[in-house]
Amino acid sequence: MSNEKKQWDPSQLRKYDINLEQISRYDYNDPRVDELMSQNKPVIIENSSVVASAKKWNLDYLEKYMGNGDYTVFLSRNHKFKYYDDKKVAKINNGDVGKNIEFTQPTKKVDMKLPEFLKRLKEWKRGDDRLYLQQGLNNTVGSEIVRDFLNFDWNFCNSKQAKHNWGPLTYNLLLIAMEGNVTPCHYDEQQNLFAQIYGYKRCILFPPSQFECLYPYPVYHPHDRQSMVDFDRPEYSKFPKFKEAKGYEAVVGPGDVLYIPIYWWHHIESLMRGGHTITVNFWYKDGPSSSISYPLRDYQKVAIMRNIEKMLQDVLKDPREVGPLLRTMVLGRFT
Ligand SMILES: O=C(O)C(=O)C[C@H](CCCc1ccccc1)C(=O)O
Ligand SMILES: [Zn+2]
Repeated sequence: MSNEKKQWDPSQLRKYDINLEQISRYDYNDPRVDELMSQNKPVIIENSSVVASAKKWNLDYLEKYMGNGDYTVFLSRNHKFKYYDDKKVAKINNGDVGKNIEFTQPTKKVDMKLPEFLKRLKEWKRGDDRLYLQQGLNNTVGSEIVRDFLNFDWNFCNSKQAKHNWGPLTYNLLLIAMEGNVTPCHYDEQQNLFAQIYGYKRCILFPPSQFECLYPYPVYHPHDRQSMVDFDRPEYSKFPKFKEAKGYEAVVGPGDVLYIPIYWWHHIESLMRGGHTITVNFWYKDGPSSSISYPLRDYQKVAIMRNIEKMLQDVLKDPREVGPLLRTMVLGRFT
């Protein structure tokens, strides 16, 4: 029994009816970390110094040193912050994808100065919009934050990038969430070192092979890459295979780095009654796949399905014709 005080309690986790297994945790120099990463499997990397220079980051420090730039903040009427692609919203609004498709944005995206964000966080009360700051770290931040950023353990990150043949680093997203905020289940087309800095987040991951259980929105949809299943109220009649989903979960705290492999589904929640959370992620493009080897990996099949959907959408224009055409092509012929 570890003698340090328990940092969180299971009652702070939202209850879902999902079969879950724990994600392994290893010290940063344990060889099993690279073993799992090379198999594109998730792992929690403990005691690394990836974001050790940000250990001192708290809201006061950030307010003092984050500079006077505008930050992207999402507002939500509920605890869920479902991501949507602005470009795809525009395509729907200018009728590019058929006539009567309308989309209502589930969250509002606003620009906010950090002091205003922190003020609204502190004064938040039930019934108010929830807030979630999600901002790529850039050169508008103050020099102290730049120094902390430059003092991230880039040797560690670069060594993982090289060893696992990842492409270039594209983004470091700074995430400041309210307690209880949820980013619903989705996948990204990037490798991800998810570095937890302050507070605790519960992460539920599913492998790309569970595509059939998680029912992603069509690729043309603004919620492309997100699951259509509402984990709070799953509609099993519409999404029967969700019952068969088998996930992997972990609660990450300060200093933990979760490797979220490319194309792996992930649902992320800031623990209820756990205070605000601060995370910095490291998104890397996938590396140049040297040569196609068989059998194809599950994530490669997801990429193939995405390409087929895009092509059909381009030629058919109306998304309502894609389903019928695919059914005509498959039913009775490829079953
Ligand atoms: O690091 C990741 O990949 C996460 O999903 C972290 C997640 C917020 C990400 C929001 C988002 C989702 C899709 C596209 C762009 C931005 C969280 O921690 O709440
Ligand atoms: Zn993500």
